[in-house]
Amino acid sequence: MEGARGQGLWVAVRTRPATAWEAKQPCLLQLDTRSLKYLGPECFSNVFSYDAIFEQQATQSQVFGSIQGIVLSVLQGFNASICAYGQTGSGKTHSLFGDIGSASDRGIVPRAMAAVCTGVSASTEDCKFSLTMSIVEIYCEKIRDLLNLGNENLQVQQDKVRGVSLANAYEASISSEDQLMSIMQHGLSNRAVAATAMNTGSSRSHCIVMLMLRKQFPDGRSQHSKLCLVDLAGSERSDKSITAGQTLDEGIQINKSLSALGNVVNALTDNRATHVPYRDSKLTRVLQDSLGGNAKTALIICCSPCMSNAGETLSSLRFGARAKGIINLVQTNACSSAGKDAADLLVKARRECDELRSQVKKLEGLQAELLASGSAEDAGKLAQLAAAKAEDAEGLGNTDRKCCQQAASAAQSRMVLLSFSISMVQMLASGAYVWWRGATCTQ
Ligand SMILES: Nc1ncnc2c1ncn2[C@@H]1O[C@H](COP(=O)(O)OP(=O)(O)OP(=O)(O)O)[C@@H](O)[C@H]1O
Repeated sequence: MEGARGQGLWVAVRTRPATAWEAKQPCLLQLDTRSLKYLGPECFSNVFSYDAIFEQQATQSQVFGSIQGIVLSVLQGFNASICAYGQTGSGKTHSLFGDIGSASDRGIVPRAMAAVCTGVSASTEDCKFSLTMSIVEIYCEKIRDLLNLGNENLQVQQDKVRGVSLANAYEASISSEDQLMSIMQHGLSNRAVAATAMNTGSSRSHCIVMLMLRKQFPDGRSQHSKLCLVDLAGSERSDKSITAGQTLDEGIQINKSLSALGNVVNALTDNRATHVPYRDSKLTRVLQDSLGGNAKTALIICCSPCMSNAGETLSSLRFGARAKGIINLVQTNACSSAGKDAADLLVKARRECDELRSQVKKLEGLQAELLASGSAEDAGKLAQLAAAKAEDAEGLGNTDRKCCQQAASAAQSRMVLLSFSISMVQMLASGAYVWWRGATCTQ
């Protein structure tokens, strides 16, 4: 791979403050700047090293400061990923999102978004930037679009230009930081959350916020890069979380996908492994660029500092230590030609058009049913909805046409340039031939 550089995952540990009840217990971890000593049972080799350690009082700004470089590398055309891992209630959601509306308590995601927006507006590069955002959650092995709740089972796809992406995921265009924050808040409000004994606001899904950046250069080429921010659901023991029914099923699915993640990390760090089981879960498919792929990746291991969580903390510390051994082949994403880019856009717009058409069909069917059952008011509302969807479809059709026209005119100017260069080369060649003939005849 040209220009690819092996780079290990950047792994940090963050401990959350102890609750009043936990504070009465003996301390579980003895922290240093880049290593920690685990003081609990069941561990013979009890010192772990990481790239950074954040103690209980560490601020959100300090945590973000340490990964800002990775975040900003998307502006240079790299893919970047930040993941938070840890048992339920260990501070993953706090670290990633925090209090979004507060300047001091907001977490990595809002800070990263703001930093990218600022970087785009301050850039002096001769190119046009466009930013889009998707927010999805992996809930019970289905990828749900949190910006378009009708999309309940998104499929993972992979191509050379965009790497891993989600087919048909809604991509909101971003024109300002404020707009970005309100779209993000809207998406997150749709996330599956439930109260368990371990955490009153426990996330029941893996949440992935993706910021896609496209740079369009004056010569028609473009470059895509992506920032992927992942709040993993926490591993949990059903006896401790005291879950039953739906929350218990969710817990089982969460543990299943986390164990698939563990298997991928093990395979990537085992020299004898011949196969990496990315396909065993949706989570590992989505994280393929981030683990063993071409992204710059940071992993934040969140843990409880208390003895009552010793087993879970030890397991998280071991996961982080193992993940530190993963080497990604980091490189900037290739630039695509104007034609290829337009073709990709066209395929995407067509797919969205098909999706909207099928939604319109469904709504029309419902409208007919309601009309037949006599609920005229509801039918009227549905008719309005169907008309709005049809308008959307029409809008996408126009985008479709526009993309084609842009691609055609770009291709035309390239043709003109090419034929001009060919005639120049022909002229030079015939001039050279005449000169050579003259020279050989006089000899
Ligand atoms: N560093 C921290 N400083 C202050 N409060 C924190 C910190 N980390 C976590 N908390 C608090 O601890 C509680 C649990 O944290 P959080 O919801 O982030 O856990 P989680 O790991 O995301 O859990 P789950 O996997 O169940 O969603 C929350 O009330 C959160 O505000």
